Amino acid sequence: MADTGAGIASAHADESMSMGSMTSCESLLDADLGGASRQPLGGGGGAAPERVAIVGSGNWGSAIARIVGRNVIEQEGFEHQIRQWVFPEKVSHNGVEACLTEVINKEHENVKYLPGVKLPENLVAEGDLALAVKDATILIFVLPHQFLGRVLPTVAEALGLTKSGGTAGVAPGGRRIRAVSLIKGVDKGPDGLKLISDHIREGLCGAVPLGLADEDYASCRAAGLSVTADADTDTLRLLFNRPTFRVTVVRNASATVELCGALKNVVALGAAFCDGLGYGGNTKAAIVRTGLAEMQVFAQRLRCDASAFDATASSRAFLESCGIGDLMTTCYGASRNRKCAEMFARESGKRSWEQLEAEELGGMKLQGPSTAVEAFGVIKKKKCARKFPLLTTIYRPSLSPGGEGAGRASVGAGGILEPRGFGLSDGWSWTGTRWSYD
Ligand SMILES: NC(=O)C1=CN([C@@H]2O[C@H](COP(=O)(O)OP(=O)(O)OC[C@H]3O[C@@H](n4cnc5c(N)ncnc54)[C@H](O)[C@@H]3O)[C@@H](O)[C@H]2O)C=CC1
Ligand SMILES: O=C(CO)COP(=O)(O)O
Repeated sequence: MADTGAGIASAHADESMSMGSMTSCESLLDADLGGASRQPLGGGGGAAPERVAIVGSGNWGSAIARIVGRNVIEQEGFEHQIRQWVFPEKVSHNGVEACLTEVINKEHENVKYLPGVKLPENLVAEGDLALAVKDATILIFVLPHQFLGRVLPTVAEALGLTKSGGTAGVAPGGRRIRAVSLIKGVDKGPDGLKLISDHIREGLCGAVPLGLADEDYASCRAAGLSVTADADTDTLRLLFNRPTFRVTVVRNASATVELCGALKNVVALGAAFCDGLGYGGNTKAAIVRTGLAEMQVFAQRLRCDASAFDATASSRAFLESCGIGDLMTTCYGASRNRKCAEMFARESGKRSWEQLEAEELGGMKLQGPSTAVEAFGVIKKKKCARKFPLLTTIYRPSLSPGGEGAGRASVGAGGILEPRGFGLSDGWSWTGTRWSYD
């Protein structure tokens, strides 16, 4: 990971920086929360304090632990100790092999995923997932999306959330459980696509909806977290707001925010192919703007809950950190997807994505390639590849089974940079408030 990791660590360490860049992150709250979910957090009115558990401890997981760990102490309504589930693994620390969980608890630093940044001492790393989430009332999910399915059953069981009987999201004893997702990605579903938030909601038997915080960039000195919320925004602000990290609310666009976070990683692959192939800024800009447009079409047309679509809210989300902000930072910044995709193109696909991830990221994970495959699965199922020329041409030469070998070498010529790849042709047009298709 060396380069990317070190950059991320050192940059994020300085949280006292001014709020220069409100770029690159977003979050969202579910739009359909019931009144009960909108109640402010514990603390006021003698309610029991909320207990926060963080599920995940990579680069972003560590950065958010630092933010949340400080806030639970400074704000009312939270237990001061927070627990973080750390995937059990050994690390080399000061020349000695040690368990990462123990190193974090001793040094208050995640020496593997966010080295050089001190974590608050009220954060307790826990290698046992069930123990980490036990008695929690607020869960923050922040792990690579491919691992989510494996952890949810354990979390649900540890909290006593059962599939039958009881009230959705309420654990035995009446404890209300809520969740925030900082995960970027999409999953397969019966209709082609499943949002990660739906995955969590189902896995926890209806528990979820505190919100869906679709992230920030761990490398930002200052960043914003824009929240599409119809719910308990007070809680999100208390948990995540810092002088250098702001929560912005965008109501009624939760799926859009989530899809932005997932799809921008795919667009970043295309932008990085440009870098790797030595193309100039104009070409890269064309890819970025086409990518943004295709993200909009995808969110508006291929999402699961099209009936509930709010065009105005969705449009606004694209102008927030979750939209253009995150897209820019990933296409131009210290993104892992950008870094690996640039190498992929420069080396004409000599190393597979798996190799690049293993050899270049020091244990951190790539989300873009798997999301490209998942997004293309939906595009194919809906038979609309011609409406997504960029997403399709990013997928085909670099990730499709037939695209391997010769296709990899043709990332530039005949691949992503072929002229037909640009522009939203094929009947899509912008009416001023939404995309329409003739
Ligand atoms: N790093 C960033 O700037 C941002 C990341 N995100 C998103 O947050 C999520 C988590 O990303 P990061 O914290 O950056 O993770 P990361 O990529 O830095 O680290 C990988 C994590 O996966 C864990 N892991 C490895 N094998 C595992 C397994 N079999 N089961 C469970 N966990 C395993 C590792 O221990 C490590 O904690 C992703 O969806 C990412 O897209 C969102 C915003 C910003
Ligand atoms: O989601 C992210 C930034 O918003 C992280 O991007 P990378 O995984 O490409 O580093």
